[in-house]
Amino acid sequence: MSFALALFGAGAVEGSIKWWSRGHRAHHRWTDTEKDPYSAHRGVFYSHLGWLLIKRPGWKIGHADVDDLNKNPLVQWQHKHYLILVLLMGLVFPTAVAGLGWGDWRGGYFYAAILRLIFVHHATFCVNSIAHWLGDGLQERHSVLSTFPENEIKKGKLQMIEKKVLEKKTKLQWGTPIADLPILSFEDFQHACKNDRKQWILLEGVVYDVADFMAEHPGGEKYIKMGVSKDMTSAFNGGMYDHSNAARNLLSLMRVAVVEFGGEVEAQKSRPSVPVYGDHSKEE
Ligand code: HEM
Repeated sequence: MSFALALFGAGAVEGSIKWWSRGHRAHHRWTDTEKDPYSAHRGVFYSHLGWLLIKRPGWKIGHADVDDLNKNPLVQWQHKHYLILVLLMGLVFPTAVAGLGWGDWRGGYFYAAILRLIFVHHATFCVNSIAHWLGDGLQERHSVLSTFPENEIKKGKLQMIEKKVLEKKTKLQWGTPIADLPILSFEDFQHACKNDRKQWILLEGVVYDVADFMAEHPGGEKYIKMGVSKDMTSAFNGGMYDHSNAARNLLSLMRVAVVEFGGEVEAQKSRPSVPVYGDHSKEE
């Protein structure tokens, strides 16, 4: 009897302080700071469900706004005197209830303080584990309340992955974006190669400077050399050799310009006066 009483008394006092501040925190944040129609219901629902089951709104993963806690005098007082409160409420108070109440100091200390602490902490961690384990299944059943958070949780996770990918992407070189390249006519391109000794190749409407790459070309230097000043689109895409994605990635670092009307043939087609190689339509 003495054990049960002490257990209940000490547990209730300690627990209610924590519960009040956590419940208040969850309720306050969900109703006041989230501007959506379900917030009031969810706020009450979750504040009652408690901090142990749901730590924070699903769509705010990674962000904990503790402004309200910083302004709450009771929470601040608790925070400031945390250690002494833990010792007082966790050990001294339960021991004193049993000791002063019916002279059972040892019983109070071992059962109401130590054993209770072990039990409460194990139960708390166990609830956390069970909540995580059951979380998904339970959510499916709470259709209105959980469909939205479930979707938002997935979005949040995806955004975290996106963020990491983006971080990695920015550390790599991707070459000048095509939209930022200067536009040349096909004649400008050829002129630059013949008169300015540029070692440029035209592929799919984009001009690539292959000067530094020639010697490293896995297919041999001579193939690239013979492509200078020419539109090598079909050779690159299977006419001579069907290049891999890796080859295309290499290309992006060599971009220097784009050619008006796309490529050699298209450029000539756009000006009918220039004969198009292989166009026999006027021969009949
Ligand atoms: C700047 C443009 C080019 C780049 C960046 C490039 C890059 C590469 C790369 C990385 C390979 C290794 C295989 C692969 O990853 O696909 C390769 C192979 C090859 N390339 Fe190119 N290439 C270019 C232009 C050309 C052109 C214009 C020709 C032909 C005229 C050509 C002919 C070949 C051939 C025949 C191979 C096969 C080599 C072998 O497996 O023995 N390449 N190229």
